[in-house]
Amino acid sequence: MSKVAVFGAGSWGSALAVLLTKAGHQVSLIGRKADEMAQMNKLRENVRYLPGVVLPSGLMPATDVSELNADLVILSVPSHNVREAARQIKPNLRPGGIVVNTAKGLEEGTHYRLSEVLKQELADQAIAVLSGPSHAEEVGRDIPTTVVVASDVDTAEKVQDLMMTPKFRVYTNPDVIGVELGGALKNVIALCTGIAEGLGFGDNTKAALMTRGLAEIARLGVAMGGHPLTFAGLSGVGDLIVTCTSQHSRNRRAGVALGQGKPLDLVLKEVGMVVEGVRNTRVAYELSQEMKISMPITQQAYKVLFEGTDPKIAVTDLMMRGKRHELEEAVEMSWFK
Ligand SMILES: NC(=O)C1=CN([C@@H]2O[C@H](COP(=O)(O)OP(=O)(O)OC[C@H]3O[C@@H](n4cnc5c(N)ncnc54)[C@H](O)[C@@H]3O)[C@@H](O)[C@H]2O)C=CC1
Ligand SMILES: O=C(CO)COP(=O)(O)O
Repeated sequence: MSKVAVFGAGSWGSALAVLLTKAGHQVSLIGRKADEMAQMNKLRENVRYLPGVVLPSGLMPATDVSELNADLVILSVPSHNVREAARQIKPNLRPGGIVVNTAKGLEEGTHYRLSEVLKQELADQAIAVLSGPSHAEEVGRDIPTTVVVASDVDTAEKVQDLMMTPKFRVYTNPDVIGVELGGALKNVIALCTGIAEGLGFGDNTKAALMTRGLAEIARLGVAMGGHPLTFAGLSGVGDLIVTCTSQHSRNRRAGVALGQGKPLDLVLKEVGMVVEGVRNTRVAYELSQEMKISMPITQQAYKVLFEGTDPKIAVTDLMMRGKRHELEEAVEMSWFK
């Protein structure tokens, strides 16, 4: 049995705390609001973020940061809170410990990957990244799930050993860049598939966005140093499929409401949990401009979200782009290497 601390008591942190408790570890789920954590302890349920999932008796809801002195620390806050959270947890971490980031995004303004942010803030910790197709609502209910953990081989294998269960299969991958970018950029495409659904389009449109979305995710990802084949793995196409199609996806749901014509601020309020795709669109768009990478879907998402472009016009613009060769383009970006 190891001591594990999960920092961030939203839907993903809660589901991972449930999973790790069932895996036989001593788990503290650390949230910032004392009243919410006390209620969670009393009801044995995270009513707001993970309703209907029983918190097993060994799981300890807490606010006490001394619980962060653990063998493994899982960081489960939205990407825009990762730097602040790293600063909060730093004084209580065990020297030489492992911190696993589970947020899927990039830092706004700096464009850093989140593992880069964590390395800057927590220099004496081994940093790993957990990603892949894994909705909290299903992990919390023991639905078979596969994920990938990216880090140096030793750290990734330690995390794999600690997290793997018969219901939660963990792969390792040394390509931290590819794994992180797949996880962050699929949120943009999930928003777009939601928008298409909200506009009343069908499965053909969704498949088009997913396939061409993956091409542009991989294009940016490879240019930033990711391995092309990582984008064909769990954190690439795997997470893209689940986020673009699942009833649970907040990004997809937000997209549907946008496609139906609701304003962004209302949509975000209605979803009530983090919709990473909004911030991720801005960062991905800025990166594509800076690095001169063609990302037409991301560009249209940016226009819809931040420049008031009508989503119908955005779709027409995508359909009317210049002609392309599918295979030549794929070979050019080393997809098949
Ligand atoms: N929900 C899911 O199924 C999955 C979510 N993720 C990723 O995990 C990250 C977190 O997502 P969710 O848990 O779903 O978000 P959420 O919106 O359900 O919860 C976020 C939680 O973080 C807490 N938080 C924010 N800043 C904090 C801070 N400085 N200190 C302590 N707590 C803080 C909030 O109070 C809230 O409880 C996102 O990047 C998301 O993309 C990844 C895989 C699955
Ligand atoms: O990353 C996720 C599933 O793998 C969660 O996606 P959403 O944030 O869209 O719910």
